[in-house]
Amino acid sequence: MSRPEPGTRGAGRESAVRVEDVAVRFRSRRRDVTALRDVSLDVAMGEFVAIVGPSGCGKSTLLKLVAGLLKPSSGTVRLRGEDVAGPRHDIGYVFQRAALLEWRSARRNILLQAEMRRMPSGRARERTAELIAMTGLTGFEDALPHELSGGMQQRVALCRALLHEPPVLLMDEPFGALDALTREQLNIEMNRIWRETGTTVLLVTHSVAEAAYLANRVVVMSDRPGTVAEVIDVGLPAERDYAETMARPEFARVTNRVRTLLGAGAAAD
Ligand SMILES: Nc1ncnc2c1ncn2[C@@H]1O[C@H](COP(=O)(O)OP(=O)(O)OP(=O)(O)O)[C@@H](O)[C@H]1O
Repeated sequence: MSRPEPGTRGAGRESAVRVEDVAVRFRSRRRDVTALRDVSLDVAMGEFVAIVGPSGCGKSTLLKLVAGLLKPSSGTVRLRGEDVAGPRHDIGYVFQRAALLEWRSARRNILLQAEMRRMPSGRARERTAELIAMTGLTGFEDALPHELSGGMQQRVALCRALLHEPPVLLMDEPFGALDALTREQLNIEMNRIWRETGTTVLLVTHSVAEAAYLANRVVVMSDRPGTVAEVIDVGLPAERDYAETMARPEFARVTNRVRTLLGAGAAAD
């Protein structure tokens, strides 16, 4: 089946996520923090958007708004055309730490998602098998988390987040704790998984190269209170060979621009 190029489907650009004029203020007795101000962002269905910015500029806060785990102090957040009024079930969330249950096998950690959502067990098992194959975990279905490498644990977390086929996947520094080679491998796999599932992805990362390799657009945020400094179109085809992409002038243009915006030395790589 031919699928439209991810991130380019539909001339009308059906919106997956729309954030308008959002501000988030955290107030406590000890201090008030404005985490985000004047943030607007429109993400199309099937698009891959990476978010980069200095530590503490509100990247995780932005993902939590989209997930409905946090309410904006002002402004609106819409997911697939609906106002986000509480925790949303039509998203997947992957964090820096895989947070797997130590006593459950890889397969049963993935199936946890199905149990929480009361998915029909036949469909859940079928989908788990597909995801295990897609992420290269075949042969490790029955392994416990401590028997898996960090990269494998993160693959399990990714399968768990994708089990219910969420139209929107939120990823908060998912590869930040991995060694450079494993991270590269997972970046390559992530590009393929995004193309195969057609899901919309919002990825928070400190890696400029990861952002430019994976995304259709890179959102660069300014220091706190975080706002959108610039949105950069990556302008590369969806299918990306790793080494070839790194050597392309478009890749250098994007990474140089991000680094300039973040300031010398601000980026991890
Ligand atoms: N629940 C909270 N209560 C009070 N302040 C908070 C809360 N959550 C976040 N903050 C503050 O909001 C700001 C933005 O935090 P956030 O975690 O979104 O930043 P970030 O860009 O994801 O940071 P990093 O890159 O270091 O992970 C920070 O100053 C943080 O201390």
